[in-house]
Amino acid sequence: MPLGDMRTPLLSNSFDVPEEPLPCDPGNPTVGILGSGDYSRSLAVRLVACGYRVVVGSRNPKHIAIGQFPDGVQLLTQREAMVGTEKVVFAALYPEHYHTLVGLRDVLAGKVLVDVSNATKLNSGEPSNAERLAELFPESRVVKGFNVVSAWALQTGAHDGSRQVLISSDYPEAKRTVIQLARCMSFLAVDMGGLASSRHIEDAPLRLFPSWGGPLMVTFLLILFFYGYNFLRGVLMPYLSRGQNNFYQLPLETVNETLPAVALVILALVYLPGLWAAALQLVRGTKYSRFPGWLDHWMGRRKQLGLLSFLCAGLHAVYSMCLTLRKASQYRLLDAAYRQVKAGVEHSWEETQVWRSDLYLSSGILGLGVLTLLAITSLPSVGNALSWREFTFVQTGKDTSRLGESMPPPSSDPRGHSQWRAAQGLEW
Ligand SMILES: NC(=O)C1=CN([C@@H]2O[C@H](COP(=O)(O)OP(=O)(O)OC[C@H]3O[C@@H](n4cnc5c(N)ncnc54)[C@H](OP(=O)(O)O)[C@@H]3O)[C@@H](O)[C@H]2O)C=CC1
Ligand SMILES: [Fe+3]
Repeated sequence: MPLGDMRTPLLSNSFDVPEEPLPCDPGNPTVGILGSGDYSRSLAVRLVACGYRVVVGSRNPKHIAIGQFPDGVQLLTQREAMVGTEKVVFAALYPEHYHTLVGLRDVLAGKVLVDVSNATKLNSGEPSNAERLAELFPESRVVKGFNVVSAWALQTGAHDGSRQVLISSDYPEAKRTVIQLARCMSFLAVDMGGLASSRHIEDAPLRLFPSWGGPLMVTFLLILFFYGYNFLRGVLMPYLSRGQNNFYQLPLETVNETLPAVALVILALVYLPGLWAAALQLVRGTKYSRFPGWLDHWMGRRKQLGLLSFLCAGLHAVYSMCLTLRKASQYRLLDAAYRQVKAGVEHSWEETQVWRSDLYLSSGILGLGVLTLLAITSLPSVGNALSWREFTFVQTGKDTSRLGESMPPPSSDPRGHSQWRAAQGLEW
């Protein structure tokens, strides 16, 4: 993924896919599926809906309940089904059962064998399921794909959830066939290269927010630091020096003082790497040299940092609005009113204070508004709806076309992109 670039697709080499599925040829070849479980059923439903004829190969075809598969799907023994399949076969069973299929080598020879299985362990370092399947069937053309799509998403026709399927194979022609099939099924096929990348593809569904770990850790440490500082300054020190009991402030006021500080520091962390990158380019006298890895990594986390800053700022706004609802505020107001009555002051209006608080609140609300705009446009689904010129204008305030600047280079090198973006501006 081009680091630091939220508008480029999640993965490289994505094929352009029209919104509507391509009209599938009614004379499509028959697709075979080995296994009659959940995934097999969902695949069959989707393939039939897309105009394909489907044969399912089961160990016990007679035991498959009526109505489990859509009308028109043939339920046969594994061998019969493979004989009836012209080109593409999905292996919809668990990898530990692949060895039971070796008897079908002769009928699978020359066919495209699609491995849809998932890994059970992340970064195991062992050969992928697809690589093991390719070893078992050297005469078949093994393609990895569809494992990132759940059986449920397959059945609902990719209208909900992710539409991306990652596909890899050492056989370009076989890969093209499966990519075309995925397109007919309304999925966004992404060519991930050779079968070696199937390890990465199998790991993909196991990853939990891979790009959020660093930004979340930074936010957590900042919260810890500022909360500790505010606790020392506003609660512990007054207690130790004057015996003043401010411990009631811990759940609300101290948190509310912590949040804006964290939000501002994180926001600075969003823009800082862009400045450093620009400075580095100036020092080097060229924008075509590579950034150090850590800077590239940091630039690639700007969106996450920006969204976390927005979260803290939003929470600060909500906390601030709730401050007056507290019992503590009500008691303080009553005390102030009582003191005022005792002092005989009728009118306590202080023009400077009134202006100060109104201006303060107004800037806070406007700041939050701008941050909201940045956060919303940084979301890929929203950003993709904007033209490049609109996106850059919202994020940087610069009109790129007026300045004679161009679109990002169509570079397959992720670093090339972040280089370019650093030179263009300071967006998330
Ligand atoms: N379910 C999901 O959402 C997803 C599943 N996948 C992958 O799809 C594959 C199938 O998953 P799923 O359909 O959910 O699993 P199921 O357990 O529902 O189905 C597995 C099928 O494998 C067949 N099979 C063939 N040989 C054997 C054997 N020796 N022992 C046991 N079963 C055998 C069986 O069909 P029969 O009895 O007819 O031979 C069985 O129905 C897995 O590799 C999984 O990782 C990937 C993404 C999502
Ligand atoms: Fe504030």
